[in-house]
Amino acid sequence: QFHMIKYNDLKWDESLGQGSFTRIFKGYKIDIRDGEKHMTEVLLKELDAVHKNCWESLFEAASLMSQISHKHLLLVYGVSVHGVKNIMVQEFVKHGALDLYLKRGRSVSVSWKLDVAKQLASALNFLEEKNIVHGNICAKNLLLAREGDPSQGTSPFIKLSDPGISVAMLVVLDRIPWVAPELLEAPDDLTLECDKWSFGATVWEIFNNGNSPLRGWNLDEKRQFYEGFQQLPPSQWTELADLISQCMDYQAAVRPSCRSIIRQLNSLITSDYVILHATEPVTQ
Ligand SMILES: N#Cc1ccc(Nc2nc(N)cc(-n3ccc(CO)n3)n2)cc1
Repeated sequence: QFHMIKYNDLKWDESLGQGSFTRIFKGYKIDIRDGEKHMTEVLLKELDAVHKNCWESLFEAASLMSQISHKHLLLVYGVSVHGVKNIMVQEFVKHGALDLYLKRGRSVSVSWKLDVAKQLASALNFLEEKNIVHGNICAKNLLLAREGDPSQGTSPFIKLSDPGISVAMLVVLDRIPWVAPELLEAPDDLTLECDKWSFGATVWEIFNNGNSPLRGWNLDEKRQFYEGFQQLPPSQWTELADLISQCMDYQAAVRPSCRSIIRQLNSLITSDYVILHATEPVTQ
């Protein structure tokens, strides 16, 4: 269910760093359309051969997402295999991962952040309607296609990236607090509710300038965070803190539906807090 792309139709450009198990490059794919040669900007995600066994889960996760299309879901053009190298060919998203963008100290407004949160909620709502679990919602997997410019009145535009290696493959403890607590005992019981928990942690990241929650905590302290039913430090904006803690409820069944999340985000967007804090970012 993936389009196979010939290795010789791909051109590598600069390296853009590496994720876990993968190296990413800017690149181009060559298409011949009505007799003309077209070069499309792409993101080449190489899976290093040593993690060959992860390829299936990476492949499976991405192919799941490539079967559906939505404006806030990353487009995957296909895959290319060359010897031991497996390459996923994705649409190139102009500004890259949101966590790095926010960490670079771009001061963005409260309404910019709410807009991004709402786009993520609508992508999750779409997946929920298709009963598809993403499994790895976090700011690193949100890609910024358009920065948005308040002075021009244009808003940001994000794309949700593929889940990457399935939760089961990753060290689950490492992904505290994004991974839902119920997955610690049963990493395979990935449900739609798990994405709600991760949504809460991701909104927390967005309102904390891309800083990772529990940054610097070791695996044992992270485990205790769940064992003690702890919550992330609440925002001073109580309604935002409420939404985050509803999503990060230790009881999966009581986490809000996507529709409720979107409704609550809409009321946050129209609240006077946004106007009062139009420029300065929300501090925790
Ligand atoms: N400087 C810079 C810069 C870096 C990347 C992009 N673009 C892009 N497009 C994608 N489709 C995916 C990604 N990713 C980035 C991290 C991951 C983790 O997997 N993906 N980045 C644009 C600018």
